[in-house]
Amino acid sequence: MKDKVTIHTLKRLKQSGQKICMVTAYDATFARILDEGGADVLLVGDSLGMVIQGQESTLPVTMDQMIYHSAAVSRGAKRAHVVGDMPFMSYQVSPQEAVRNAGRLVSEGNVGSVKLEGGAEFADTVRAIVRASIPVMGHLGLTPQSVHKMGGYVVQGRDEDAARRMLDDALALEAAGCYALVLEGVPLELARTITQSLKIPTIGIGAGKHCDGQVLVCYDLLGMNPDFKPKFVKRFANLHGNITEAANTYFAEVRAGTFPDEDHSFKATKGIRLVTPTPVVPDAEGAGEAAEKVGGIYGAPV
Ligand SMILES: Nc1nc(=O)c2c([nH]1)NC[C@@H]1CN(c3ccc(C(=O)N[C@@H](CCC(=O)O)C(=O)O)cc3)CN21
Ligand SMILES: CC(C)C(=O)C(=O)O
Ligand SMILES: [Mg+2]
Repeated sequence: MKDKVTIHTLKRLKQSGQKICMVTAYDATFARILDEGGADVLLVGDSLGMVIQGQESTLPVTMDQMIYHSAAVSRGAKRAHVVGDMPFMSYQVSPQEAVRNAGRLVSEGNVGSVKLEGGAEFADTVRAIVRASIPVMGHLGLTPQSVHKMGGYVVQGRDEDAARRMLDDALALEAAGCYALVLEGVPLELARTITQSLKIPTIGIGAGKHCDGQVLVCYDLLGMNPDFKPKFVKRFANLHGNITEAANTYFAEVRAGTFPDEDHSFKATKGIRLVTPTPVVPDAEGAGEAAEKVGGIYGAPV
């Protein structure tokens, strides 16, 4: 096993000008593949509400669901640092509740840190979680848990006032103890300014090339959903096409009776004589007994 990535590794990557590679994962199989593929950070995103559950937003996702997926991803990740998203309403009510829930993600989900959405208004919450020795990643810009406040998934910080506020939020989160910051749906000029103003690394999604790292939803970069193509998504594969083709071939072979062939079937022990049981017409209640009287499907050894 290669050395595990920690929050200190990520800070060093920023200092040495090397990009941080982050991607979402929701299960152990994807986690293992993406970890071995070189991910520095695996994010168990609350985007799972949309890509796993088929919900229209991330808002219905619960703590128990985040823990379930985090535990699976953590088992698959050998080298990558695993971050768990704090779901909607798990940290907004009070810093106390936030600490309790962040603690559950660590102790039950086995994540190395947690991520929460919001700016200076969550500085106290970040401080409280960090005080409990749980590292916190911030998340600014297009924050999907605020979809109703934003009026949709709209790029944030486009005008000067909003940009200044976001920079202040970024500085407040750094001062509160965040070890890194996701910038989502932010003009690249603003992302550059924030990145240059912080000692902690920024990780962009729809925030341009100047961030210290990048993150994408794994299903997006793998091209699994032909109906979801916002501007920031690049498809590095066409798994939708590959899966469709594989499934179609499988179904065609099943229908043609060419799968399974001998290579994909088991043989009984040599010398076994197989007999087709005499059919018994079972009455409604006696069905179980009748089946027993027929005996096994194997005859006596020859
Ligand atoms: N599969 C997936 N990928 C994501 O990146 C993602 C999720 N799900 N679910 C949670 C949020 C929702 N996200 C979204 C969803 C839609 C747009 C979108 O339609 N964006 C417009 C920008 C509109 C503007 O100019 O303001 C676009 O065309 O990119 C952006 C982010 C990002 N997150
Ligand atoms: C897109 C990333 C940053 C995220 O928060 C998620 O996947 O939930
Ligand atoms: Mg999220």
